Amino acid sequence: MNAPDVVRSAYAQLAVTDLGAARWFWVDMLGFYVQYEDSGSLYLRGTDELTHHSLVLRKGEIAALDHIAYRVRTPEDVDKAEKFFAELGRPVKRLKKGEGTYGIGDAVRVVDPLGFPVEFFHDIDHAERLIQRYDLHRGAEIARLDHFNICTPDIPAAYAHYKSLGFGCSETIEGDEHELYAAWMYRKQTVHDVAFTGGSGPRLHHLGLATHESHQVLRTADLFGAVRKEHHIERGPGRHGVSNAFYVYLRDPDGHRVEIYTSDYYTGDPDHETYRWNVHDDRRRDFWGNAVIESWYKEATAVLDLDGRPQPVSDALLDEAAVKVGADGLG
Ligand SMILES: O=C1C=CC(S(=O)(=O)O)=CC1(O)O
Ligand SMILES: [Ca+2]
Ligand SMILES: [Fe+2]
Repeated sequence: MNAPDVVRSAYAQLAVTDLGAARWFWVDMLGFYVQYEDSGSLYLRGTDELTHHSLVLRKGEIAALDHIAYRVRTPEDVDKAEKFFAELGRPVKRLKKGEGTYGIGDAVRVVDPLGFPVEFFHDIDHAERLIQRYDLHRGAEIARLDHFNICTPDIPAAYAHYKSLGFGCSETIEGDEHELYAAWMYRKQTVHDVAFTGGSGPRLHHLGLATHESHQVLRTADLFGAVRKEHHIERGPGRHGVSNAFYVYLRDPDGHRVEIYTSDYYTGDPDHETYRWNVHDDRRRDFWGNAVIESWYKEATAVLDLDGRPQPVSDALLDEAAVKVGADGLG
């Protein structure tokens, strides 16, 4: 089938139960720039982002993922996306400018074969350049949205779906018989736009936000410690095996997980080869062999359908946490 030409992971829309608390976390602490706000929503972007937003926080009854969104190369690719998912028999909803998310033009929203609410758009309002407005760089100095990480019970099915959308695969975690535990897949020329964590799903595992340097990852942890909010730090700082990125994971007031992530690598050559980790290699998730805290494997955010109802989840086919690896048995 004729897949749309996806350029990159572009924005996520999260439902938060307390917009003021979310503003403290995502704006005051992480340093996102408020491009636009109304009584029920915040439209945020990082310092390097030249388009309207990469994160929308809207007031909601429950903490959930409203949708993730990929930018496509041309307006015609929005039509292609609609056709691609309609031919798969998936729910699709076309949204003209003004009918969907503020700042976004013509778009199509679908529930993909993995059960995730996904938008494909081309037109988005441009925004003034902040790259060298150092006077506005604050907190963790978030540069841009880098990736989505999604929980799904069938990693091979997730891999096949994103392969059919033209995504490359930079790295995997595999068992001794090459059973697939996790995969990192890309359209932009870095390690990933989307990654799959085995577990019940569809659920959102985390949003990955890029900073320019590792000192901003360390500063993020210091900022939360400084104001006695260290309980928001879930995992790290540390160095990943997969992606080689330096990282820290946080949970926002609603439990939405976010990763501050820097220094992965280029994947843009046409013959770029997948790097395969064995699930028994305890450097795979933390290169220094530090254990992965159980909540990181087990907890994730509910996702909504196109009518805003929480999607039912199904259980993992493969449970990496059950594989006895690393000092604490969790890898
Ligand atoms: O972005 C990522 C890169 C690497 C890892 S892992 O913990 O090294 O598997 C997790 C992650 O998907 O969040
Ligand atoms: Ca902690
Ligand atoms: Fe990540």
